[in-house]
Amino acid sequence: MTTPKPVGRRKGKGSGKDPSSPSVTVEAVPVKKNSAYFFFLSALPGIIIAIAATFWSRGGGGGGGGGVGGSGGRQDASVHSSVSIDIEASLKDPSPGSWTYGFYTTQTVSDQTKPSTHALLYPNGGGGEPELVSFANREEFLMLGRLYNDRGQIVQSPSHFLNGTALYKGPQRPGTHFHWPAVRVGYRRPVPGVFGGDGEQIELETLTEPTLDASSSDPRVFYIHNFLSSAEADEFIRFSTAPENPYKMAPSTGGTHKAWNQGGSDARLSTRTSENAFDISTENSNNVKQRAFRLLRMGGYDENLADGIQVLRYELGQAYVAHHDYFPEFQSEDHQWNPLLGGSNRFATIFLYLSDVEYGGETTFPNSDRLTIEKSKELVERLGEAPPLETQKELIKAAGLAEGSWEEDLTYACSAKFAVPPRRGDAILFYSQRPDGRLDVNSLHGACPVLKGTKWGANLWVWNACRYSQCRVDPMNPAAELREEMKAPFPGGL
Ligand SMILES: O=C(O)CCC(=O)C(=O)O
Ligand SMILES: [Fe+2]
Repeated sequence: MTTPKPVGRRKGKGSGKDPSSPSVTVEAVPVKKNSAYFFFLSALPGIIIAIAATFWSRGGGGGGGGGVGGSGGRQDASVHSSVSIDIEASLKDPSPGSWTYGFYTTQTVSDQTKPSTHALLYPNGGGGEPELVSFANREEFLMLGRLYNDRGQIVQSPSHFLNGTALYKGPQRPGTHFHWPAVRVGYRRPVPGVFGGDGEQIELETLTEPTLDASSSDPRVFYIHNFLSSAEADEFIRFSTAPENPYKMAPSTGGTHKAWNQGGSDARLSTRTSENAFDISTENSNNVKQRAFRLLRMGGYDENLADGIQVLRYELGQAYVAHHDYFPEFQSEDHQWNPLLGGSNRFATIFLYLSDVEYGGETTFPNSDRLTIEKSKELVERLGEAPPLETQKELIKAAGLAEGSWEEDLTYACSAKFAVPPRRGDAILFYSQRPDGRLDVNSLHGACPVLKGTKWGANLWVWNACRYSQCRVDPMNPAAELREEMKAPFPGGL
């Protein structure tokens, strides 16, 4: 029986390729042992022998696929009906409404005649050099551990993708989570099973493409299409000033990890001039938080990992200087802030745009270069370009921003660097941590001054484990408190 070992490597950077492309050039190199496989061999010899017998009896692994399975495409597994473990029953196909809906692949690819035998394996989040892995059957495939496709689905069978498809490893350490792979700038995919407030399919589009190179300065930023309905956006805006909201609109503060009712500072920041409110537990905010977790593919929903939604209003000239959403590693001594040490911190931000803005108000990432036509013509055309310098100068003056002020500098930086203009109902996702748990300095971002109109937005901050003051057992070891379905690494392939 063939072992599930890496049999080759592709030279050069592979992330520029469409992952669904089946064509791949294979280069034979010396075989590496796969330790997980050998562990499995020694632990479960009986099962392996039974599976191997079936495999040999059907002549080397082919013949099971073919055609789209009418009810979930399970023909690939049915050929194993005589083996001693029930492979068929191990396939998961959750029903609509459950948090795992859309979470797994269930379909045999339409032009598949045999299960695939090789794939390109990338680290969690993509980037770097892929490894070419081969497998003779489903059991061997699953021995590679939990793997995801570029739609963020856990892949259950080698009949569910074409040969040479890019697959991505799951998170490797407790307290780390799945990261969406960039694939390439402008790459847009549906997120199966996740729908926006209007019931429309949510789509995720890559805005920046990081590499694994330590000198890379690119953050990990994605555009989320169809996230909110108009009614949801309106409701956030309404509730932010409603008399019944205990945390209604007030000048924004910053720098503290404590909530207002925990003695958090109410000092205004001269570098954050907006106003904000919180929407902690309305039906609207709960719906949106749950949608965000499904989009992040973190597993389940856990209130302990989500800050209340912070609704922001920026009037003319208001802005927020470039900053990180994570708290510094030594923010306070009563919590382990470093995810590399089992701690918790802000992991990802989903920033919601509740309004359009006529000029300005973009979210900018100063460590990422401006979008160019070479990177994505379509994106440049759709997101629009900054107005010419002369117009910018006039707008800055009309907005009442002083010459030499940080707001003026930020406006110019916003047009020189990567910036996302607000579009009501859409959102962006960016990660404050790298896939290994390191706080990502490149997630630096700011809110460009509003130059015409009013900007409404909202922060949804998700932590990698229980957030400050919400750990039930040990705030110095938050990762240990994660629920099983969120606690990486995940044994086996599923
Ligand atoms: O308003 C924006 O575009 C971003 C705001 C932000 O980064 C924050 O409030 O932390
Ligand atoms: Fe921020």
